[in-house]
Amino acid sequence: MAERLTAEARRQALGGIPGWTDIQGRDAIGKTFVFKDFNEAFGFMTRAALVAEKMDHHPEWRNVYKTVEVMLSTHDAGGVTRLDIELATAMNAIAKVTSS
Ligand SMILES: C[C@H](O)[C@H](O)[C@H]1CNC2=NC(N)=NC(=O)C2=N1
Repeated sequence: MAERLTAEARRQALGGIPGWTDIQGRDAIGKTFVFKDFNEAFGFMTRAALVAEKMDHHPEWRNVYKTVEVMLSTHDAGGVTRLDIELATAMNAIAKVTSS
């Protein structure tokens, strides 16, 4: 099972994935993606869902029109692990994020 990242490892990892931040009041990371329209937002969710299923690591997320709010944590570990960082990195790539 994946281990929770140390505060330092987590800070460093977040530095490499633009737009992702700590969630207040919960051991999780999050990001709000805003797309051009619903079609782009749902296309992102579809592609991300396939990656998540392959990883057996699934996002908590919410879509309203062109906005997708994502929260990632590893429930089994009770916090943020490398799996969350991997999925966050994949989501940025899918959304073609190059900077925040
Ligand atoms: C049994 C199954 O592998 C686990 O419940 C997986 C499924 N997807 C998961 N997704 C996330 N985000 N965290 C988990 O701890 C988790 N655990």
